[in-house]
Amino acid sequence: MANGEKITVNDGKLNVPDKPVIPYIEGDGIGPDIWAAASRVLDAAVEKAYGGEKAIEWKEILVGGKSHDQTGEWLPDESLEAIREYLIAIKGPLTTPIGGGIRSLNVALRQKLDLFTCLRPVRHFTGVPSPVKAPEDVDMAIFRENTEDIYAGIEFQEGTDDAKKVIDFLRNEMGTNNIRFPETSGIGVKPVSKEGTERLVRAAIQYALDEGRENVTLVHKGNIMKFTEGSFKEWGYNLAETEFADQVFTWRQYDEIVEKEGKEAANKAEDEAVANGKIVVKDSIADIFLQQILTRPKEFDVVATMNLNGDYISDALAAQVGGIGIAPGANINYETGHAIFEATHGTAPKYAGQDKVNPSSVILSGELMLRHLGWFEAADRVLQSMDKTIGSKVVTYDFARLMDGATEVKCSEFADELIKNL
Ligand SMILES: NC(=O)C1=CN([C@@H]2O[C@H](COP(=O)(O)OP(=O)(O)OC[C@H]3O[C@@H](n4cnc5c(N)ncnc54)[C@H](OP(=O)(O)O)[C@@H]3O)[C@@H](O)[C@H]2O)C=CC1
Ligand SMILES: O=C(O)CCC(=O)C(=O)O
Ligand SMILES: [Mg+2]
Repeated sequence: MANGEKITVNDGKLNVPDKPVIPYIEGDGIGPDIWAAASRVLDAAVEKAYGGEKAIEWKEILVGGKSHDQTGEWLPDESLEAIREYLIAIKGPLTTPIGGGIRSLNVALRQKLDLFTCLRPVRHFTGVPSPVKAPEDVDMAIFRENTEDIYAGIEFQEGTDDAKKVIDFLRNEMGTNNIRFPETSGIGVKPVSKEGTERLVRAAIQYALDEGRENVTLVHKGNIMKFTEGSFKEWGYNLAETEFADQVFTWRQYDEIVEKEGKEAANKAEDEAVANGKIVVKDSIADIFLQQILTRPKEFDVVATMNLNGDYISDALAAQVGGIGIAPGANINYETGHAIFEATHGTAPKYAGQDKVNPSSVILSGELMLRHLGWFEAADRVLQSMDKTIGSKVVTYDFARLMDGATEVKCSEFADELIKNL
């Protein structure tokens, strides 16, 4: 930590010193393997881009299994404080037991630091094997709400006094008469707020404007969950039409024109808006959306959605461009500047310690981080090297099993090859 300095934020703009201190969490399961590979590639890219003028001072912070072994705590306050202090961090995956045990540490980090956006860009790298015919048509950025929805963790286990109390309240005081098996139900609560929706949709539209994208799709299941997912859609449209009035055209406006002046007038208004560089804000119900990202992915650029939909959509879209081994992400609070970069996948326990899996997701999360810091030359080098390495068919097991003529290498060897090609 000898020369490192803190990244700071002023009016939402990051000030990044040449030697920023960046906390990292190694992660559980495959975490140590992929982090070792990724940090070497990121360091080499920075060195190559800036010839030693810039460098990252990595600072390890403990969360998860390693933390529990060493400190007895899963998520020490000290680690949270370090991220608060240094603003930007990167992490490997952390294990969450199913059923009982600790709740997700990944979700806890996002909630405690109020990292309200989970940004997951999904694009195809030439040569990456895919189950679809035209994976290159997929180029989307998912904005997944990260702090509410059923991830708030408000759940009451079947058979407990708490569950009984909530069920009695719903039946006796709220007039709910459609809990099919009241004696044996667990109960979950799904909070979705106006503020939470607005800040997420605002970030998604701003991203579309900044990145020159053509549309933002609000994905919801509002036909069934009217006052959570349905409200998400309405609040999203309201925000688009008020805060971005001159920059967007919405499908709700389209429908209003159809009602008053007919379809031809509405089509003309949309064509004019697009010709004038306006972004189209539309919506899609989650089930048909999952079909359309397969059948006509070209129609979707930026996707704004709630937490659970975003979780499912992330893995589904990752599959279309080669799988979860190459799916990066970032958890960001655009207001405070705090961000944690992380892969979309989990700890893949069956591969832990085998130096086998694909480190690309965490490397590309690092690439996103470099771009976020404004270190574009280093970020570009990572992307170019990824293209070149995969193009030469030197890949880890996950791609090798789907590619003809591939050379299968270990996780660490893939990193060596990337460094050679930087
Ligand atoms: N943000 C986070 O930290 C996340 C944590 N988790 C947690 O991770 C744990 C395991 O979850 P699980 O549902 O098994 O999902 P995982 O994402 O950990 O693994 C599922 C499968 O995805 C493939 N995979 C995952 N990572 C890679 C990689 N780097 N390279 C190549 N293939 C990969 C493997 O497929 P194959 O077997 O076909 O080779 C693996 O068996 C759970 O505790 C879960 O809660 C889950 C998601 C995110
Ligand atoms: O926290 C977990 O265990 C799962 C998280 C997850 O699936 C995700 O972030 O996409
Ligand atoms: Mg997930």
